[in-house]
Order: sequence, then structure tokens, then C-alpha cells
Amino acid sequence: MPAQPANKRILLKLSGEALMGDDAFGINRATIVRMVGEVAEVVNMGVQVAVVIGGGNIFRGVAGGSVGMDRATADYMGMLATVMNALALSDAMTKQGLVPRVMSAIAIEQVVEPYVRPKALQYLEEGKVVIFAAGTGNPFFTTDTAAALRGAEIGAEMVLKATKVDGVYSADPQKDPSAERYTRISFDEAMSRNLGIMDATAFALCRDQKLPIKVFSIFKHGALKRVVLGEDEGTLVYA
Ligand SMILES: Nc1ncnc2c1ncn2[C@@H]1O[C@H](COP(=O)(O)OP(=O)(O)OP(=O)(O)O)[C@@H](O)[C@H]1O
Ligand SMILES: O=c1ccn([C@@H]2O[C@H](COP(=O)(O)O)[C@@H](O)[C@H]2O)c(=O)[nH]1
Repeated sequence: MPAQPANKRILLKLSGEALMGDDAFGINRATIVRMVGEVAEVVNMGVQVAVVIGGGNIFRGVAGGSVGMDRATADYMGMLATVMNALALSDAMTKQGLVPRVMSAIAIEQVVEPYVRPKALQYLEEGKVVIFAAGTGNPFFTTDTAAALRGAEIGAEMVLKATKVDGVYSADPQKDPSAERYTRISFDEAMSRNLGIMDATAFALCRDQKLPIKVFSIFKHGALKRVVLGEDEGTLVYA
């Protein structure tokens, strides 16, 4: 008998920045196709998958703010960047036989449907992949917080943060080569140590809702499937 998934419904946070692949900006076609292939594997195992996509490959509000833009305006640009990523993801999913539905936290109805919680739940029950675009719909937040928020709203059993590093480290591993990876760490410890893998708002929301997070590398082939099968992969952040 094939291995059974450990979770029935997950919220997958996909790194926007990872979509660039080896490019300097934007969406690398081969990368998005490969990422969707990994998602398809777990959807085809019968897992209900909702996705929050980041926007770091196109625009981050903090970058606009740092060069003198009004921060809220820059954040709306960042949220619109996630809508572009969501459309690209949806297109790649359709081409690989999945049935995606993009729902936006910002009204943009000629492009994608608005986020309506009961509709999202219905799509998930039907086996469709729901892609949440435009983050929380509010400036001064991040798509990690959107992942925590939507994860809690849809009753996901876990938030899976698929990113460029293979777990939570004692310091940013892209800056400190001596950083050590945790296999598991509590929310309280991650927050008290100020570990920059996720923002404090996202951590606090997941902690309060007792919603565990798994952090793993989206570049490691098969890692998403191993996480869904409950195998030893990445870092578990627990309440
Ligand atoms: N303690 C830490 N452990 C692991 N990674 C860390 C840590 N501190 C900082 N980081 C950095 O956090 C990054 C991931 O966070 P971030 O949410 O900014 O990126 P992302 O997942 O690519 O998101 P986006 O969707 O916004 O593009 C990693 O690439 C890593 O360099
Ligand atoms: O709820 C949200 C989510 C995102 N933003 C803005 O979008 C960009 C891109 O999101 P990342 O999480 O960094 O990938 C972010 O930098 C914010 O500017 C937002 O305002 N509100």
C-alpha cells in the first residue's frame, strides 16, 4: 500500500523569490514548472492544498519605502506583485492537469475572483487548488502573515513554508555559514531568538492558533512530498 499523507489539508506558502530561479528578477519558466510538479505530487495523493504565494521576485514594499516611497503605496505594489505570481502559478498548474482557483484579498474582479472563505472551503473539498493572492489585503503585513491567517481560516493542519533554505537556523544561513539548523523549535524560542525566517506577526498568529509550521527548501526535489508524508525534512516550529 502506498504511504499515506500525514495531513488532509495544508496551507503551502511558496516563496516568491524562489520563482526567479537563477534569473535576477521575475518568473523563471523552468522553475515554476518544476515547483508546480512538486505540488501536483501531493495533490494527486489526495491532500487538499491551498497556496499563498509571495512577491519578493517582483517587488517588496520595504524596498520602495527605503528609497523614499510612501510605504503603504509600496506595499500595495507588493500585493499586486503577488497577484501576478498567482496568475503565473495558476497557468502552470492548469497545464499540469490541476484545477486552480485564484482568490484575491484585493478587489480586482476582472482578473481574479475575490477571497470568500466558504467558496475557498468548497473548492478545497472539490480537490481544486486554491491560490490566495494579494496577501492579507492590508499594507504593513507580509505573505507569511497571510499564510498564517488563511491557514487558520481554512482549518489547515499545518503551514508549510517552502523557501530557499532547508529549515530554520540559529542565524540567517545565507549570511552566517556557521549557523546551525534546528530539527524542531518552539514558537516561543523562535520569537525570543528573533529568528528572521518569518516575521513575528506570522509566528504569533500560528502560535496562538496552535498551527504548526514546517520550513523546508523548495529547491530540494521531493521535500514537499516528504513533509506531507510526515517524514524527517526541514524544521518543525511548534506551539
Ligand atoms: N534564522 C534563519 N533561518 C533560516 N533562514 C533565515 C533565518 N533568518 C533569515 N533567514 C532568511 O529568510 C529567508 C526566507 O524568508 P523570506 O520570507 O524573506 O523569503 P521567501 O520565503 O523567499 O519569501 P517571499 O515569498 O517573500 O519571496 C531565507 O532565504 C533566509 O536567507
Ligand atoms: O498582507 C500583505 C502581504 C504582502 N504585502 C506586500 O507585498 C510584498 C510581497 O510580499 P512578501 O511577503 O514580501 O513576498 C511585501 O513586501 C509587502 O510590501 C503587504 O503589504 N501585505
